[in-house]
Amino acid sequence: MTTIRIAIQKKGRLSDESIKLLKECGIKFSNGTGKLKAKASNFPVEFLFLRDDDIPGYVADGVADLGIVGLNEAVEKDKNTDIVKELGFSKCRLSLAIPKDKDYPGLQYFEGQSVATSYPKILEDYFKEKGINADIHEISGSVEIAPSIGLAVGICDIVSTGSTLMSNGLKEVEEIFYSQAVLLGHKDLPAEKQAILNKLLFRIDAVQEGKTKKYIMLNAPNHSLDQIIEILPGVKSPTITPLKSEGWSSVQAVINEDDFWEVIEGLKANGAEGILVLPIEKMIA
Ligand SMILES: Nc1ncnc2c1ncn2[C@@H]1O[C@H](COP(=O)(O)OP(=O)(O)OP(=O)(O)O)[C@@H](O)[C@H]1O
Ligand SMILES: O=P(O)(O)OC[C@H]1O[C@H](OP(=O)(O)OP(=O)(O)O)[C@H](O)[C@@H]1O
Ligand SMILES: [Mg+2]
Repeated sequence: MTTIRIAIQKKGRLSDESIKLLKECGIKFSNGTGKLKAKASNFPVEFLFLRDDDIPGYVADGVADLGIVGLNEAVEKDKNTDIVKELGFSKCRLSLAIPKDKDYPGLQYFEGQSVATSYPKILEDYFKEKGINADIHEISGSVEIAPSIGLAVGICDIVSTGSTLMSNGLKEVEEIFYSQAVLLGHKDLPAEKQAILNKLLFRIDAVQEGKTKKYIMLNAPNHSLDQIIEILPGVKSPTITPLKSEGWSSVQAVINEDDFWEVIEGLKANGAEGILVLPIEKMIA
């Protein structure tokens, strides 16, 4: 039977969320044993647990059919792979940062200067596009230390909350690249593997869709049902059932997480009571 191989990060910022997503897709596998390979018991997939740096290359070579990495790593490694899907977690950016007591006149700050980074390709492309000639110094980790030891006048590294920069006396001056975890795919997968990938994508879509929605139940006075239905578009339209108490109905609908507070305020303003909001585990349109 055909199986696909998916490479995920063994240990690091992507590991927990990658495993969680695959488990939410109903795939059962063991990951806590220190093993570098695992077969799923209920889906035709084998997992490889690797350093994230190696994943784009393995997917390009076909050692793995799919891989989960940060877009930053995929673009930096510049291997011949497809970005099959954005996964919405491990969101971060690559930024240029300099010592916080230095004036920043703009990108010319870096002209002819040395900049330390673990992402030389992304930074080189950025500087090229902006017409800056800088000396890019590649280091593989603890990049934030470079200015304080005289290695570089600035750095380009991953930023999320900014607390690592701050605790190293640096300030962010340019955001140059936005990243999140992506599902990488080998180019031209054979049809049987593509069919398994399609099945996986269907499940990922259902999990992702569920996360952007909430299920809402409430009691509404019949005289304001029209206004309440207007506020609750639902998947097709809200479900309405009469309550035993005269003049009241129970209303159930799906709402977008983004509109959540506006919807609740509108419902309350129209006399809704007993509002219950539930998470949706999966949603199939
Ligand atoms: N602070 C952060 N917030 C959000 N996402 C992050 C953060 N730091 C890193 N990431 C994302 O997670 C990816 C993996 O980060 P991690 O620090 O685990 O990598 P690593 O040290 O290179 O791991 P490995 O040992 O596998 O090589 C990064 O390439 C980036 O896409
Ligand atoms: O803006 P922040 O929220 O501080 O996040 C940014 C930091 O997060 C990552 O390191 P991580 O914490 O994964 O440690 P690492 O040195 O092992 O990569 C990244 O390399 C930055 O140093
Ligand atoms: Mg790495």
